[in-house]
Amino acid sequence: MSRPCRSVLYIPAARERAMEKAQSLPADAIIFDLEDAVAPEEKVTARDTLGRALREMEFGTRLRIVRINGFDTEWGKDDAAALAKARAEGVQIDAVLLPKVNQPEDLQALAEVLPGIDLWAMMETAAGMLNAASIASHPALRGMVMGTNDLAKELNARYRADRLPMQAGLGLCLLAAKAHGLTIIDGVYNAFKDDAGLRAECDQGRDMGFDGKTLIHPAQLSVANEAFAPSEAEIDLARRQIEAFDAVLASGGGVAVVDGKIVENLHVVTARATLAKAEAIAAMAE
Ligand SMILES: CC(C)(COP(=O)(O)OP(=O)(O)OC[C@H]1O[C@@H](n2cnc3c(N)ncnc32)[C@H](O)[C@@H]1OP(=O)(O)O)[C@@H](O)C(=O)NCCC(=O)NCCSC(=O)C[C@H](O)C(=O)O
Ligand SMILES: [Mg+2]
Repeated sequence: MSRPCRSVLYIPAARERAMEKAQSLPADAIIFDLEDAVAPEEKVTARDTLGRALREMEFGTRLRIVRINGFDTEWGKDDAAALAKARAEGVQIDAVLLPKVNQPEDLQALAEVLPGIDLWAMMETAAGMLNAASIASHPALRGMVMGTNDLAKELNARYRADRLPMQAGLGLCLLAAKAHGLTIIDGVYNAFKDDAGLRAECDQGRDMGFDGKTLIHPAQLSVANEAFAPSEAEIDLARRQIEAFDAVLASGGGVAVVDGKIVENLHVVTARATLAKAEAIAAMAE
């Protein structure tokens, strides 16, 4: 099972204080952002500030992902070169996130500058949605992140609580990610003081199969961590399904019934994954 990624917090790389704070925040992963959260006039100093933070700060088990600027901007190639240099010095960078990926060739261009590193792709353009399957098949790709703000902008879509305009894109990327065994993280919820709205959107994302949610503020962490973790009821059900199925198998049968619903081998696979995820989350908290 891939590591839990319930909460993936963006931190603008220009904000040293926010990066310091992240060392003790309960985020499963951090995206150190050199792209949209950094103003053009701050791009170069933000790259240096991030370099110092990655060298000097301690982020524990949190996955360290760096979002660089696109290669079609004046900063992208220098961002990638700075990361290549840091890695050569032994600095831990778990993945590089490329924005606005339209096609697998965009990832290939980055892979050639940073060979051997895990790549993640921002899925946030109409072309990216249509090419999701071929993007997902890039051999260095490990994760996809939905960029629902850019996607809404490109589609000229309205923001709606049910995210109806987003469903086609979310679904295409989910299918592509799952077909290739990638982690896939849902987009941000912009109203960072609205916990109830965030919870509803997390629940929708979890129902669809997303592994976690990208977040923009520390106050959103606990909501996402809870929504994307197996609940007590799910853990209890998983245990009972496994127990009932084992008993049926021992008596020569192949289908158990729990709470009035059938349990077959495929449900047991899901039940075991639920327990494994709960254990992985517990281990990270130790
Ligand atoms: C939204 C914010 C601008 C709010 O910032 P601020 O006014 O400073 O918030 P607070 O005063 O409430 O902050 C309280 C403390 O928390 C720290 N803090 C704030 N944000 C973060 C963070 N993201 N990570 C870590 N720590 C954070 C503050 O430093 C305060 O700490 P202390 O000093 O101890 O009191 C701000 O939250 C922010 O900038 N958020 C990130 C915005 C961002 O990254 N945007 C880009 C990603 S979204 C996107 O691009 C998605 C995608 O591409 C798409 O297209 O959809
Ligand atoms: Mg974006």
